Amino acid sequence: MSPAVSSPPRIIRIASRKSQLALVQTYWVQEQLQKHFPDRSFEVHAMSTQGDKILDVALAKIGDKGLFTKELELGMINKETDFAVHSLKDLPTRLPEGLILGCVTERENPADALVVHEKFKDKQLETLPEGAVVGTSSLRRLAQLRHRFPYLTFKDIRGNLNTRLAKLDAGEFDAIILAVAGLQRLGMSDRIHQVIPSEISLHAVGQGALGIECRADDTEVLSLIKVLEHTPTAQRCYAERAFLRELEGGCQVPIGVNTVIEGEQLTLTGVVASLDGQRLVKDTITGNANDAEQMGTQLAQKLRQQGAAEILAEIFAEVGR
Ligand SMILES: NCc1[nH]cc(CCC(=O)O)c1CC(=O)O
Repeated sequence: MSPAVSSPPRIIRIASRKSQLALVQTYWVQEQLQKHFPDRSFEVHAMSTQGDKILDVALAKIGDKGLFTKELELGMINKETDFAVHSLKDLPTRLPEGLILGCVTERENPADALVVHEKFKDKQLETLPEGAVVGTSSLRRLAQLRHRFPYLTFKDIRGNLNTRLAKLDAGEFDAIILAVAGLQRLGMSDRIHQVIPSEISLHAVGQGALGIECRADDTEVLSLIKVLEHTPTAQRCYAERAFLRELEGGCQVPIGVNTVIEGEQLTLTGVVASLDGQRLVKDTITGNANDAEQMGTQLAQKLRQQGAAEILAEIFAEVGR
């Protein structure tokens, strides 16, 4: 009698960007899944994305729709890979047909950090002198910080984390703004000079969390990655993403959020700011965490009525797309 032929379980192929931060995040996911499923095999497929190649153009000019995700998504659609690990904030709010956000992992501190040049090591954002040069490539950070500190000088900065820190240290900037989470994951928490409080600047949608994207019909992969889901983070991020989805018109926009979850109750704060920092529309909504997405949509509609619509129309006309 011949033994029953059972095919070995399929190898799960994980897509990742090649940047140092992306790989740290992807290897963490691989390690966690390997622990949960010791009999399965997970392999990492690292690839470059458009966003990794265009380093000399301001992000705001090219827009960021799928800049860091498109190549990874094509690989999944073509069945060359099975899921992709992203910094959730880089994942567009609308995904290609056939792909879904299958898992949101527990969030690190979602705030932004001030990193200063040595000569300003005794300063905070509030005490930087007039004309100090602050580097950021994000319209969201730019608009909110300009609103609060109109006397500072803001300059675009590109490149990966190490490149940006090198530019700061070389004296090209007096200070730069980076995500707390990225610095922590790369073991560079010692560079965090000040965690920027939400009263000064709201963070990006999805910041500090990982999003795992996969094919909508791949039930096997979906059930594997779900073990890494952190429900409170997922609820917060679903509210944040619905807020952004309702407001955005196709390019990078100065939109910030903050979310708090206490038991069943979710509080979402959102801001839309003009690029010159002159106008800032901000409001808060509270409700049941199970209604996260409706809350995001509702808050977006509220802000639109309060003037966000005009601000966004101006930006789309200016930046294009
Ligand atoms: N777009 C770049 C990017 N995407 C995710 C992070 C940091 C990690 C995170 O926010 O989850 C960063 C760097 C930064 O904003 O400083």
